[in-house]
Amino acid sequence: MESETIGRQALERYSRQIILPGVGVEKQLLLAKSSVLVVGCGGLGCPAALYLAAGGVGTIGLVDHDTVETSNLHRQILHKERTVGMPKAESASESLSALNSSIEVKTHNILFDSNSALQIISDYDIILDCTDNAATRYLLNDACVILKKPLVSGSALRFDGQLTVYNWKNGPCYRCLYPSPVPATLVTNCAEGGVLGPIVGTIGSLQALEAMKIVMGMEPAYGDKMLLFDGELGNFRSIKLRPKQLNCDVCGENPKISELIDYIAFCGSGPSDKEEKLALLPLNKRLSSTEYKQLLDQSHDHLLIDVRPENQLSFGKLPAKNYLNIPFEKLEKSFDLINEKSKEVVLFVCRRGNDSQRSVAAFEKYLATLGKSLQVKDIIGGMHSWSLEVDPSFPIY
Ligand SMILES: Nc1ncnc2c1ncn2[C@@H]1O[C@H](COP(=O)(O)OP(=O)(O)OP(=O)(O)O)[C@@H](O)[C@H]1O
Ligand SMILES: [Zn+2]
Repeated sequence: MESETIGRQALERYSRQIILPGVGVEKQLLLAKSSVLVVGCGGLGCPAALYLAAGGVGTIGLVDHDTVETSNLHRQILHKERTVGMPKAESASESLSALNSSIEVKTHNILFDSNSALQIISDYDIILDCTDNAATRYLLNDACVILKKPLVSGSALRFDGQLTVYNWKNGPCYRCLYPSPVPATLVTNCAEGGVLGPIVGTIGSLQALEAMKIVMGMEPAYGDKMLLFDGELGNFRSIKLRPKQLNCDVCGENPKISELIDYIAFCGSGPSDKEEKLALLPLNKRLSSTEYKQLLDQSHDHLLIDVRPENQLSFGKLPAKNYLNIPFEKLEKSFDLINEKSKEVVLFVCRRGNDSQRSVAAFEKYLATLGKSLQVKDIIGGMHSWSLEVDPSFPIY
C-alpha cells in the first residue's frame, strides 16, 4: 500500500500537495529523497529554503559565510531578533528544523569559493543561486556546468526581480548569456539600492517552485526563459533566452574553462566587497571622522555639504553650523550655489566615503575653471565611520 511507504504522519502533513493532480505519494517520495543546495541565506535564500523545507525536500544544504544583522530582518525571514550576530546558515537551519523536524538540514558556514565549491555541490541534486555578487554567480555557474547540475538562479533589487534555470537540459548557462562580467562599479546591491521584502520573497518562492518541479520530474518554467518581475507595476514578463552558445567558455564546444578559476580576479570584486572602497583622493584632502569632530568642537568655520539622497537624512545629520544637503546626482548643477555660500574650507560627506571623494574632485575642477582655490576635503568613511568612531547613537545602515 502506498501509505506504508510514506507513513501516516507524512501523508497528513503533505496531504494538500499529495492530492494535487500529477503529484501523489510517488512525487512526495521523490521530494523526500532529493537534496537541494541553497547558496546564500539572505533575501532570496530564506523564502526559498523555507518552502523547500515545508514541502518535504529531504536534504537541504545551506551555505553562507556571513552573520545576521538587524538590517536583514525586514526580508531575510528565517532569521530572528534573537539570532542577530549568529552565522546565517545556523540561524536559518534552526528555523527550518523548527518548521520540519523530519528533514535533514546541513549547514555550510563558510565562504563558497573555488576551493570549496565542487565538493559541496557534488552532494546535491539541484543548486539555488541566492547570492548577490558576480564572483559567486560565475563560480556557481561554472561549478554547475562542470558537475552537470541545474542552477536555479534568482536576483532582486529595489522593486524588481529576475529568475532563470541555467544549465537545464541543453539550455544556456549563465556565461552563455553574460560572457564577461559587468564592471563592479556599475553593479548596485541591496545595501546601496534598497529592496522590499516581498520582492525577494516572490523570487525566492519561485526558485523553490522550480526546484520542486524538477525534483518531481516536471519541466521547470524558466529553463529557456527569464522571468522579469516588476513589483511596482505588478508585471510578470518573460523573455525567451538565446540558446546555449557553441563558443561559450564553459559549456561550449571547446571550453576554455574546465576547472574553477579565480573569480574575484575575473570579476574585479569579491563576495565580501559589500561596497567598493574608492581611494580617489590623497590623504591630505581627507579628514577622519574624529578629526572632523575636533573641528566641530572648535566651532571651526566651514561649509559642510552632505551629498546623500534626501531620504537618508532621517538616519541622522552632522551638526555643522553651515550645512547644505545636495544629493550627489544634483551636485554639478549646484556648484554656483556652493560657490556663493562657500567658506575658506568646504567639506563633503556621504554615506560611506565614496561619493564624497567624487564630489571633492568634481568641485575642485569647477573651482579651477573659475581660477579660484579653496580648501576642499571629504570625511573618510562618511556617516558610517561617524557612527562607528564618534557617535554610536547614529544608526549604521
Ligand atoms: N561566496 C559566498 N559564500 C557564502 N555566502 C555568500 C557568498 N556570496 C554571497 N553570500 C551570501 O548571500 C547572501 C545574499 O543575500 P542578501 O544580498 O539578501 O544579503 P546581505 O548581503 O546580508 O544584504 P545587505 O546587502 O543588505 O547587507 C548573503 O547572506 C551573503 O552572505
Ligand atoms: Zn554556456
